[in-house]
Amino acid sequence: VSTWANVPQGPPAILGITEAFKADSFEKKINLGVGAYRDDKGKPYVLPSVRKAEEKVIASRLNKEYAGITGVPEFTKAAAVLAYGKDSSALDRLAITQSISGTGALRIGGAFLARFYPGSKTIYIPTPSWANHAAVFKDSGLQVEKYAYYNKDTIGLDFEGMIADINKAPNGSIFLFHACAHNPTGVDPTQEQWKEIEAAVKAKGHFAFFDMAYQGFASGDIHRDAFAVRYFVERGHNICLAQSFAKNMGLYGERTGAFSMVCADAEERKRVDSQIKILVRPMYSNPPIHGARIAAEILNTPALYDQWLVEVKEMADRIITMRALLKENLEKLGSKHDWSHITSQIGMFAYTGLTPEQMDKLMKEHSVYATRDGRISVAGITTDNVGRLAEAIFKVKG
Ligand SMILES: Cc1ncc(COP(=O)(O)O)c(CN[C@@H](CCC(=O)O)C(=O)O)c1O
Repeated sequence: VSTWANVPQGPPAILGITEAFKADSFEKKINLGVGAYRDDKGKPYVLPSVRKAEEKVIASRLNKEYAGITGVPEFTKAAAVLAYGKDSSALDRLAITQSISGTGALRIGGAFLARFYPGSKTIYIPTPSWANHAAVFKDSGLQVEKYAYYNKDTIGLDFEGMIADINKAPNGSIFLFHACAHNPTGVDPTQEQWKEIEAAVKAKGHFAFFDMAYQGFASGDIHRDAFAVRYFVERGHNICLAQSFAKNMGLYGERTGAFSMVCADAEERKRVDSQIKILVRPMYSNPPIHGARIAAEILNTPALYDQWLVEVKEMADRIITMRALLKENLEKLGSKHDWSHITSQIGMFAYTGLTPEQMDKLMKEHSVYATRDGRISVAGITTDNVGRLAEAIFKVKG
């Protein structure tokens, strides 16, 4: 019998939607599945600042030697400043390593917590959360629990439920928070609500793990999108943070990210840093250098940094415009539903509130592809397809 006779067939991953989309021959098909930015022609977008930075990197004819275990230092230093702010008290007590994008940062964090967290090796993630969070943390050796987050009646934040679950969890629990642009709902706490969340977390002695996969891409403002992260640090929480440059720099396939831990002081930072290296070495030894060099070039060259800020705001603004257009078109069609959540939500995704059956109909009858939870990637909407999308949604939901 074959060695792998006992390997079971697994369910399709999130990226399965794209396969179904590709197989559809209808020329006006619409892909709202994967969370990757598209321009108004529906094409992948390489930021001009990234192209420019890449040309500079190539022109400098650097060698291809291994990076250190924690990656390209010019990248990680600049990624820390981007996330925490240049005046943050965290910067001189921060253990930071480059990671295989956001997923890799979450995985290093999960592994570190599983090995060293003094409390229960359980992490609470929002309901719903990014489809991959539970698997990343389970495979890291943590037990995964959920906290209330989404209110399906209001298609908004279940703030009371979230606070109640923070208060209910055993003292010193690990909580995962999406720093901005919650995936899949697009629903974020307000800054006032973040302050109440912080107070509840502090009162319970919980540990905060932030996943910031969309800094700058959510509101178009890198400082605004980092509010929760910076507020928790200001309030004395020694958080850990996963950063991704997949979306805000469009470095998806370059796999550029960072994982950082705010430590008590420089001495603790040294100990933590040594253990992060011990974790990473047998995981993948050292990270890819090209994307990190591009990101470092942008973050460390004032003119490129300013150009990047403009471009990331343009991406955010296009998403915000598509949200408004979709809502407008639905209302023009005579839909009587309240679609205000489409424009009040933020970031790559809109949680439409459509049922799985309605999402199936969108796919089967209208060639509109998106995940069955009702999440649509707003980046897939264009001025050309927004009218047809609104008609399709109107037909399946009224
Ligand atoms: C909240 C969140 N954290 C981390 C990641 C991981 O991104 P990296 O590419 O590893 O930096 C994503 C990407 N989620 C998108 C992209 C496709 C995917 O990997 O699922 C999505 O949900 O469509 C995310 O939405």
